[in-house]
Amino acid sequence: MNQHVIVTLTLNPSLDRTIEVDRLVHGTVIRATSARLDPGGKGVNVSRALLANDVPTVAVVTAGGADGDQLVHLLEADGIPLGAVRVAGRTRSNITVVEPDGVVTKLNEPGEPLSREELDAVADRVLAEMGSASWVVTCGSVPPGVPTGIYARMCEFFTAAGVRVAVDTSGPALLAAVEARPFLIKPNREELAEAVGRPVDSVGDVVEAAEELRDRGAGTVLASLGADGAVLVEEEGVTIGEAPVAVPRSTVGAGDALLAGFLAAGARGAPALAEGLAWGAAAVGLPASRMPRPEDIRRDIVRIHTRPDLGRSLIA
Ligand SMILES: Nc1ncnc2c1ncn2[C@@H]1O[C@H](COP(=O)(O)OP(=O)(O)O)[C@@H](O)[C@H]1O
Ligand SMILES: O=P(O)(O)OC[C@H]1O[C@](O)(COP(=O)(O)O)[C@@H](O)[C@@H]1O
Repeated sequence: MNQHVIVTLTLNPSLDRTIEVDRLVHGTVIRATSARLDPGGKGVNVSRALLANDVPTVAVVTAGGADGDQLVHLLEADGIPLGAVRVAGRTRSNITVVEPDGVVTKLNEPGEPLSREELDAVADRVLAEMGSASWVVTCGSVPPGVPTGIYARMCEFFTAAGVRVAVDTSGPALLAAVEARPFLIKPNREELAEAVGRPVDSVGDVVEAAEELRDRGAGTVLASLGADGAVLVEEEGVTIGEAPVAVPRSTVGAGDALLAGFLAAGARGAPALAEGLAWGAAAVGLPASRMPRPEDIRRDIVRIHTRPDLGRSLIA
């Protein structure tokens, strides 16, 4: 049995429309300098990054309406192995406006509700992949009306099936998922602060918050910190790293690329952190939510610290 497929689940995928402008001015008509349409959603991006680097993956997504048809068409055109579950609600569009300095303004639609039957169909589709799954990676926001414990339930079910579960979400869904003892969570700085209910302003704050979530059930915590890199907190200890990017092009999808690289390198220790940082930095140097290919990834820019300076402040 091939135990290497990383199955991603995106309950709330998106058509990611990215528009580049010289300057975003509130209340004006602006002529874009470029525009792109990419298949999106956090689990979709993880699968896109894995496939671009020849790591076996299957993307399980919901797809509804004409926009859902377009999402499926884009994913099939990219050759993404797909588990598309047809749903009644329309697949959403998320709009990203990017300015020349890399500043991103993002407008994410909430998405449409999913019925109990549709959620069961999604779980069945993931289950159909269990024979070859090494990971189930549940990512992104929970659609309106879906119980915030949905990722927790899936985590319990798939962990019991002998598969490692990674969760990248926010708010109440993240807190509920932590209680279900996921193998790995990937909060960003804001999600980490929200989860523990206090500011996270230094490396020490990140480690303390991550350890709190580990005490509450999370296994490994991969905390992403934007330009500050990422902190890995696991049973074996704490590792921090960064990969500077001189001119960020677009940060959309950077967290998904970090997670994909970390998983691709075995999801443990400094080597996996370094790989994730290299993929994350490569994604930031690409337009829109383009995921890095091997030729985009530079490992020489990665710096790893196994004795992190806990007092170091994070970039504001
Ligand atoms: N401005 C940047 N410069 C260099 N690397 C970056 C930058 N922004 C993001 N990254 C990389 O992408 C990863 C994910 O970014 P982050 O914004 O923390 O995640 P998310 O997209 O989930 O919010 C970071 O850990 C880092 O490796
Ligand atoms: O920038 P990140 O966190 O890596 O994720 C980018 C992806 O997340 C999205 O912003 C969706 O996020 P949500 O599911 O949290 O709304 C997509 O538009 C985009 O493809």
